[in-house]
Amino acid sequence: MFSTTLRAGLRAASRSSVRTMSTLSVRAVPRYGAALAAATAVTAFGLYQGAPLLLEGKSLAGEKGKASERSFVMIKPDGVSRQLVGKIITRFEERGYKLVAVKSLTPSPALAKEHYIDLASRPFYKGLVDYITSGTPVVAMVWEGKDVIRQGRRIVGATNPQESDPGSVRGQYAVSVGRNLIHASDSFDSASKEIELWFAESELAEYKPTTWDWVMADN
Ligand SMILES: Nc1ncnc2c1ncn2[C@@H]1O[C@H](COP(=O)(O)OP(=O)(O)OP(=O)(O)O)[C@@H](O)[C@H]1O
Repeated sequence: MFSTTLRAGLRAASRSSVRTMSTLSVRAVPRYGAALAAATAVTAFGLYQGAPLLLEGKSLAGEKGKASERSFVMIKPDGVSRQLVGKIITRFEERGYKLVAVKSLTPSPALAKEHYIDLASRPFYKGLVDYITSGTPVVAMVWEGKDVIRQGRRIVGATNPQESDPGSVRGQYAVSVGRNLIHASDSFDSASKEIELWFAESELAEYKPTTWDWVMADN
């Protein structure tokens, strides 16, 4: 299971291979610093059960159902190698979502294994981890906006590209389930865990795009 200390350790393990395109947070002091410290202390006593951190009703995935909702999206090595990064980012940007973090890295085996831990018993698990850690980098991102978790999955398309909507990323660019280009969180709990696994809170930028109010308004 994901624990706070494990997540920090896995991020550190991959840090040496992180490239220089990370966004930088403008916050000098983490908003949840004290609470995170408390959560870490709880972990030390073995009381943390692996549930996403919910601080003041929020997690690193923002607020479910609100404009602050966040999803973890990763362009896999085939997407990078096929030079589809720009096209994929454009889809999220043009929909109106906000890029709050982005970095290119080759994940460590430990990070890849933890990310796909729910699939550990599946026959393709080892091949999946080997592929994600092969050396061609991934592009890890956090996107923010209303319903971004569910809409992100729609933009990405069904797991098997042969079943994906033709207008989705996988449906337009992929044909094989083992090379389906991209990952996106499939639930709020997954988004909370994955964002914390791949990013430090200090890497998540806070800003307001000029189009934000026009895109996110309800009236
Ligand atoms: N039968 C399979 N053979 C090979 N690889 C597979 C197979 N099923 C899934 N995978 C790989 O494992 C990944 C994770 O599978 P999962 O069932 O979680 O689907 P997903 O949530 O759509 O994918 P992802 O987690 O990458 O977004 C898939 O995206 C794919 O790369």
